[in-house]
Amino acid sequence: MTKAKLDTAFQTVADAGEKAFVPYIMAGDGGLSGLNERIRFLADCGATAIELGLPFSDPVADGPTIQAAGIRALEAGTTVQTVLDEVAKEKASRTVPLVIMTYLNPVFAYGVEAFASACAEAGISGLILPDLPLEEEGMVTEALKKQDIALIRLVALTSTPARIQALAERAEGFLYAVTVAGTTGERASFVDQLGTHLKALTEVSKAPVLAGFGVSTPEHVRELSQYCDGVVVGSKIVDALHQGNRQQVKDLIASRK
Ligand SMILES: O=P(O)(O)OC[C@@H](O)[C@@H](O)c1c[nH]c2ccccc12
Repeated sequence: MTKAKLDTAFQTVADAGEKAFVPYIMAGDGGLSGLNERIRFLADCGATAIELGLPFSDPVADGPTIQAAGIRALEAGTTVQTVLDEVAKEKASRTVPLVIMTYLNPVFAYGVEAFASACAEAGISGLILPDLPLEEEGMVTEALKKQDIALIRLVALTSTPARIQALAERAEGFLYAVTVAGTTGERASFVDQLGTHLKALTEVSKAPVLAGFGVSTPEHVRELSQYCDGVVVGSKIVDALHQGNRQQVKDLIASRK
């Protein structure tokens, strides 16, 4: 029921003729005790699934906003264990699927098998590891499969056609289409031809295609969603929650329809 929860959530959105919206938050930013409340808030706003970042000291793909949130979370004493324990508390009543995003190092430090089973215990449906290349994913696929957790793969703007094909065939949960060349963070605009690129991905992917990186306004959400199955929004959500601007979060998620 772990991975299936994610598939059902995307199917429900598609059946309603709507687009998916996956907000990213950094676990432990704003205090671990508030994490479940933030998850409930995002679910109430209409999030299709929630991407939960586990803070790591060397986050190579994170831009300034997410990095700062990670530092706040680490300074507050957030660890893999405390996050999974916290999230597990509301597992039974939670309807929105959760996806963990972190780097290889914390997973290895915890132990791949142990991490996968702790995620399953906590009710996690998927995992995003941006520093795990396709060629090396055998390190985790077995353990994730055993626990029925989806490995969510990323496609870069620079991925070759052969690589796109390989990623698309293996896609599970969703395929994360990175929309910029660079790190996470708000952007004013996107490259020309992004629509064509996203559309092509939806034609080959076995799972829904979500566009993420730089999506920061309702206009971006509507624009990019035309070409794929929905969007992931990180920095803008992290920033709005940090500022206590919940209305902005509501408006952003509402723009998915
Ligand atoms: O912050 P942005 O530009 O909205 O991008 C999403 C992003 O934050 C989230 O998905 C994410 C945070 N850290 C990452 C590292 C790699 C891939 C994705 C992520």
